[in-house]
Amino acid sequence: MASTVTISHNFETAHRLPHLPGKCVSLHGHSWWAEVTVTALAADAAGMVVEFGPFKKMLRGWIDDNFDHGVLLGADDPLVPLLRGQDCKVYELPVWPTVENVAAHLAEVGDELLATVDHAYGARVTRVEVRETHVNRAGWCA
Ligand SMILES: Nc1nc2c(c(=O)[nH]1)N=C([C@H](O)[C@H](O)COP(=O)(O)OP(=O)(O)OP(=O)(O)O)CN2
Repeated sequence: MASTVTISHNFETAHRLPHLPGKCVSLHGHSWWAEVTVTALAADAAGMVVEFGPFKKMLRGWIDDNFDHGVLLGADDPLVPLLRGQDCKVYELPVWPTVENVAAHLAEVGDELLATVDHAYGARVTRVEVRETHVNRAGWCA
């Protein structure tokens, strides 16, 4: 038995997959949607896996600061320095920014944020689902 809490957020972000021959080589934008699930073996004495408000504020803040209205690129992408030179907001992933890799990255970020929140003792991110369109979604699970 375990208890879960799920927080959702949207972000408007461009990306490209230069390693994938075809249309995804072009820089293109999506209206992304992320759902992050946190699990604990049991709710704490306050009855919570993690308090919604503070965790939601942190997670949404991180997504807005790093992804929203920005460009998500792989670290080897030659567009990184070019776009930064044009004052574009660029977030560099160590891997190509597929939906799967964005989900896995948000799992790491979520765990780092959880470490700083009250009422999250023993809670971990166990599932992240990310949609780049209404019909394309990918997930990460522990
Ligand atoms: N497993 C994955 N496959 C693909 C990813 C991905 O992240 N993981 N990404 C892409 C492209 O980024 C592209 O944006 C989506 O491609 P696709 O669905 O083929 O294109 P459309 O959205 O135009 O498709 P519709 O026919 O309009 O639904 C490719 N594959």
